[in-house]
Amino acid sequence: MIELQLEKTLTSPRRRFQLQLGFTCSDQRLLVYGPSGSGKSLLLQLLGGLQTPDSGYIRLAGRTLFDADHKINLPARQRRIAYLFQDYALFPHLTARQNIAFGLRRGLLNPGRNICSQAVDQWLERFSLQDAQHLYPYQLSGGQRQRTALARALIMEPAAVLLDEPFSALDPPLRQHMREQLATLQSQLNIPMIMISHDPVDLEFFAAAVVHIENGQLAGIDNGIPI
Ligand SMILES: Nc1ncnc2c1ncn2[C@@H]1O[C@H](COP(=O)(O)OP(=O)(O)OP(=O)(O)O)[C@@H](O)[C@H]1O
Repeated sequence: MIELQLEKTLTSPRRRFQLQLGFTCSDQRLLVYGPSGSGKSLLLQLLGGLQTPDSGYIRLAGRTLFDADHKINLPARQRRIAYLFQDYALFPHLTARQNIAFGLRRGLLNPGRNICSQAVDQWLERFSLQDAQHLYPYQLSGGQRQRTALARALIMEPAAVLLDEPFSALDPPLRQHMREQLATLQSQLNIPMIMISHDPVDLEFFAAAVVHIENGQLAGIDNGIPI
């Protein structure tokens, strides 16, 4: 499912950070685990095409996203990778319905409040958001906000989903419910999901494979092979 070997150095006047990783893993559910500042978000940004590695290659779900030697670097939008941020990054001036429809957007205009779309209706139903569809993000509960963000990410039929601590803002009962929903969804969609988490329950519940990163280096891997 994923095979990569990468190097990326970040430098600022007071700090230099080097990420140097190589592993392969054939599971569809990969958890990236490690202390704060170890390079987990940077890894996701490199996978999503928001940052470019200095060297190496990334192959994900049968496609080469990046290969320095062969001068391949697919732009972020061609990677078709959905990214669910920690804070969900919903647009505050758009309703839940418009936020979800945004995932389908082709042109420059934002979707209208009453945009007609079968796909949007299906995702609203799937995530029980019909009653909340005309509310703005500040009027939504934490769970509704997360489901809206997830629907916006999935409506574009991504080739893979990256999740950065997706449950950290939720209270424990909702967290468990969303874990179950996400696991079911992953099985139904059958696309790779790569999740950052600090929570040992996620390790147990969600992950098939685990990559442990410390200080930019691979510190351990379960159900995968270091390269
Ligand atoms: N421009 C930069 N110059 C030097 N170092 C940087 C720069 N930007 C980020 N870093 C360092 O890169 C490292 C990796 O950051 P990253 O956000 O990937 O960590 P993380 O493991 O996701 O942390 P957290 O769990 O706290 O979100 C951090 O130690 C950070 O200090």
